[in-house]
Amino acid sequence: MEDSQVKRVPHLPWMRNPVDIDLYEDCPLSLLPCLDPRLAEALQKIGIQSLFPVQVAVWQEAIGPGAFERDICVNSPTGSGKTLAYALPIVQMLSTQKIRRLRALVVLPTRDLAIQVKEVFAAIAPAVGLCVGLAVGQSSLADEISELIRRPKLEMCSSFDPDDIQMEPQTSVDILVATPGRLMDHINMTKGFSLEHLCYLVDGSGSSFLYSFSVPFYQFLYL
Ligand SMILES: Nc1ncnc2c1ncn2[C@@H]1O[C@H](COP(=O)(O)OP(=O)(O)OP(=O)(O)O)[C@@H](O)[C@H]1O
Repeated sequence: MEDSQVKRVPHLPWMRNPVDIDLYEDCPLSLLPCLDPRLAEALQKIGIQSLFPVQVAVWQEAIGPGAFERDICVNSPTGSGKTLAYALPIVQMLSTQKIRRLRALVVLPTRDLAIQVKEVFAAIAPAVGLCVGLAVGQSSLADEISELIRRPKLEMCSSFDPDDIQMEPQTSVDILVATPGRLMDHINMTKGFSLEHLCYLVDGSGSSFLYSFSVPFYQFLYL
């Protein structure tokens, strides 16, 4: 076949310069640049003293000068620690901005996987004041809505802080771990559920999710 007939596969610029994870080694938490001490403490509480190579590599791409200016695609063996590799930098990045809106969304193909990943976020996010939610099938939609959505406060607030006088329902979590079907239910039906403040999207569901869904996400990780 002639060159002109070969179908060219488009490559995004960030795919042209892959980072070889094999060049990285475990790194003790005390040597990890810029790690928030509250997160180091939370990690130690769950028995983590150092980061695995994939976690160090993603940390270096995500934190520091030029942090998160491009999408990151992580490809590493099962059990190598990918969950914490994206959870830790996302939590640290979100902790620097103090607004309670849904700013990170992790989409996973199964309920079990989503529960597992939510536990990883839940082990570190509260240490920096962030709230994590779960949206998965086979559970009550009403219960989920009451956990994910803050209702308007009707009583007068003594502080007169406009942020305290909330008129519309809003998401009450900073990070949401979801399966695609239940996520679409919330997008289509839950009053106050909004992705307009989203900064980080982790797609661990395979490419089908992103192709089926078009929102101006400006950053996402694709596992
Ligand atoms: N830095 C670390 N130190 C010690 N244990 C860790 C560390 N990071 C992750 N683990 C543990 O390693 C195991 C595998 O991690 P994880 O599930 O994130 O891997 P994964 O690459 O996402 O796997 P999969 O591809 O199957 O989803 C988990 O039990 C996790 O608690």
